[in-house]
Amino acid sequence: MPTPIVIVSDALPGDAVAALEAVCDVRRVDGRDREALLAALPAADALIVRSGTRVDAEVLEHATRLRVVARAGVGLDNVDTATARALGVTVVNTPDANSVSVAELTVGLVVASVRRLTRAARSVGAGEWRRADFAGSELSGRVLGIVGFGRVGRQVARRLAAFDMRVLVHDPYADTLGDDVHATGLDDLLAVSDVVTLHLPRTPATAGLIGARELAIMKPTAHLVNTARGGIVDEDALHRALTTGALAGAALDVFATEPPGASPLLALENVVAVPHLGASTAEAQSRAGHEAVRRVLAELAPLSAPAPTTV
Ligand SMILES: NC(=O)C1=CN([C@@H]2O[C@H](COP(=O)(O)OP(=O)(O)OC[C@H]3O[C@@H](n4cnc5c(N)ncnc54)[C@H](O)[C@@H]3O)[C@@H](O)[C@H]2O)C=CC1
Ligand SMILES: O=C(O)CCC(=O)C(=O)O
Repeated sequence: MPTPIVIVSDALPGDAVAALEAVCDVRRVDGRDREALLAALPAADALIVRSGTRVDAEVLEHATRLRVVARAGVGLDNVDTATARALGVTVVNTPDANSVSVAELTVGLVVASVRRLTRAARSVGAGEWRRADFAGSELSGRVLGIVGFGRVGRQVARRLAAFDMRVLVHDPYADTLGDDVHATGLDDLLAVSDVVTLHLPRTPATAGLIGARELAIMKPTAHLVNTARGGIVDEDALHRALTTGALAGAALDVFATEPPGASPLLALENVVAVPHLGASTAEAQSRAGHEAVRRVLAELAPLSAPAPTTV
């Protein structure tokens, strides 16, 4: 029986890859090197990616033996799930692996934005001591608006409620909310929140959800945090809001294009930008890597199972 071939095209923890190597022929390819990826795919029974590999129709059509694409992580916006379905390729992800890490980063970004931490740190690093220039505001007693109340949104709510923030939520699909969390429409949430944080997927329906109109509704003293996906926020409109005093600050883990190149947002004093670090903890990567491997092996099991005996 042939050993299944698994392409790993983004970084996975070594012990998760070792577990896979024990039973599969594992081939590492850089998912950003399109040519190498396309060349490797015809032999593949499975493909494991994070967010660095774009699994579009061309990729799927090259992978004529492919049974499963595993996304070690949550967002499936880099996988053409409709084409996969049409070609009979199963797509799996690891929905619970990194929620806590993303929520913890979100709390860090909220604090960094309202307390101007990155600007203050840069200033001290440059030998300055400008205490009066970096006054911020407390979170206690302020309103937190969470857009998208799934796994990450709920973890963020628990953590920032402990800062004594009042929590509002907008999620048209969430059935249960919990105590001390109040549901509201998007415009109402934007109008009253001191911090708005996004925790919804990027889909055709949510692309550009936070545009010029929505930013204009927000308080000029408010901060916007995005650890969900670039493209949910209109970056040109955000730049305008931040440079005209319509919005106090923004903290961004994700960008419409990654890396964001020379995005003018990066040069703004009132922007805290980090390079898509939400899931970049040892714990989240280990959970996501092992869960992705477990799910791939479950999908490939029929390939390596002994042939049924006939009587
Ligand atoms: N920065 C990072 O490294 C990471 C980012 N993410 C992003 O965070 C997103 C959320 O992750 P999870 O909470 O695990 O997903 P989830 O699926 O548990 O929750 C998403 C929530 O968004 C809601 N939603 C969908 N459309 C909406 C809309 N138009 N308005 C308001 N709410 C809407 C859904 O009802 C759901 O409750 C992921 O889709 C992914 O893009 C996830 C993990 C790591
Ligand atoms: O896997 C990654 O590279 C980032 C994590 C992420 O964005 C996700 O899990 O949706």
